[in-house]
Amino acid sequence: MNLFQSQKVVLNLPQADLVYIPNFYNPDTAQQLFHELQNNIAWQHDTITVFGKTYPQPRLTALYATNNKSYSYSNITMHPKPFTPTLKAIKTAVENEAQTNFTTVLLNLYRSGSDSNGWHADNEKELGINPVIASVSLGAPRVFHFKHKDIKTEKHKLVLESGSLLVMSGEMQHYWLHQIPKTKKNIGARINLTFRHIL
Ligand SMILES: O=C(O)CCC(=O)C(=O)O
Ligand SMILES: [Fe+2]
Repeated sequence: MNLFQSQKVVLNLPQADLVYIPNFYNPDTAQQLFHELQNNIAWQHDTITVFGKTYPQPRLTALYATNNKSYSYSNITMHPKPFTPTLKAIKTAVENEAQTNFTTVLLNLYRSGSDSNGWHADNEKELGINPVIASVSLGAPRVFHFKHKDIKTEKHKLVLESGSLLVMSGEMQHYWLHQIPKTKKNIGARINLTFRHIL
């Protein structure tokens, strides 16, 4: 194993704890997981309502959980399916690394560079105060933007590579916003899994 590649990057930011592990999965495993999830997850295409207007969401999503608690954001309420063996294996690996337990995974499928995820914080009340959110990326690398809500100079980006794990914790969801912008680059699909604890 290449030790350098599997090194953790700890980002020191005001009011946020961010850890990035580029090689959480090796490239072969990441590709295998990507294909398995692309083919076997119950992907849905929801409509969101923003300021009274409805739009198709610019990506596909799915929700799986160990309980039956639904998750609501942007006027969408998602009802979970039970964890599959593959999702459970990923959850256990992520829990060991993040040293916390998760109940739920929200999956995003960005079909191409025109799919995206707009500026938001994962601050729904069912996540509790200072949630730990662990995010696995598979497939095409995408840029992750994050910016502080009040400190205008705190604006950063990070390329989330296939097989990587990003752990957001501390006060990040209160003080920061994040997004996956569209890109004009001709890139393939990406799957993201965000593990959460729903109270
Ligand atoms: O796709 C990503 O890396 C981010 C996903 C995200 O922020 C979310 O689902 O809340
Ligand atoms: Fe998010």
